[in-house]
Amino acid sequence: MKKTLVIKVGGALLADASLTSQLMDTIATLMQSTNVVLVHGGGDLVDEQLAANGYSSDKHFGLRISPASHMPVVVGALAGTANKTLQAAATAAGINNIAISLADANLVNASIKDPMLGCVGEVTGNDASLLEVAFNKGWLTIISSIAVDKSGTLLNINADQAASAVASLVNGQLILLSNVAGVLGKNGQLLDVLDTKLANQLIDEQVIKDGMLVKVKAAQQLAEQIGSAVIVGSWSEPQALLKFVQGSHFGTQVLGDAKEPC
Ligand SMILES: Nc1ncnc2c1ncn2[C@@H]1O[C@H](COP(=O)(O)OP(=O)(O)O)[C@@H](O)[C@H]1O
Ligand SMILES: CC(=O)N[C@@H](CCC(=O)OP(=O)(O)O)C(=O)O
Repeated sequence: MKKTLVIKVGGALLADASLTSQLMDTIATLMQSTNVVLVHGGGDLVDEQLAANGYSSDKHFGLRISPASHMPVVVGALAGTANKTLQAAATAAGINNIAISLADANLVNASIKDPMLGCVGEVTGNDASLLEVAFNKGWLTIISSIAVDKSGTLLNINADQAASAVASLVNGQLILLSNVAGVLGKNGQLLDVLDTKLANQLIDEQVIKDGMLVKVKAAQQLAEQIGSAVIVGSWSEPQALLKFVQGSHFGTQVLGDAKEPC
């Protein structure tokens, strides 16, 4: 059976057409031997488009507070511009694809996380059927982090949390690509491995914060659940992913809690 990779890209990548194109060429090569799902954010684009519409937004521990009045802009940026820009790049790289959101095909169950954050949700994997069709067809599925809850409310989901739920659904290897080489320690050094003890310490010391705090927590939760490491690495050299699947070290391996044998 083919291995499945769930690759998540952060928003800043989208501003760089050349890197996006290199990423898609790399994904095309990966798809010769593995199933691939691409989950994306677009935080920078959301910032830009909210500002262009006269809104300012705040984050609470890395999560964007999203009042209902902001949602048309947030949905447009993530499920619209970001999603379709990546779809265009995939198509240009010769990749057959579908570009959807978390709201499609019962992929996830979504609910409001904390009313104080507005229309921000949390998701758990639900139905992988559409992804399985895509794997069988050899399609890349590109997923934006907009979900809909049971009452039909559009929700803004942090894209690292979205990617973790999707990876759990398809039992895939999760790779979170960002604008840093991986998780950085106190002196700015790249950490090859981040276990729970070190993560807790660096979170307490606020060395891991903001967007990386959400990323590390989403990675830990999945690593814990599937019993293997989640990778946090850079999108600056997408070709490094080809070496990674052949066994080379890449970025930071985030581990879950080691279970005590019973
Ligand atoms: N310990 C850390 N190591 C690396 N980056 C960190 C750390 N703590 C905070 N950060 C910040 O987290 C950012 C990555 O998170 P985020 O901006 O949400 O990325 P993305 O849009 O790719 O999801 C980095 O650019 C950096 O500013
Ligand atoms: C609730 C929440 O924080 N949603 C994120 C969704 C996009 C995202 O996560 O984008 P990056 O991966 O580029 O950071 C936001 O509005 O920015």
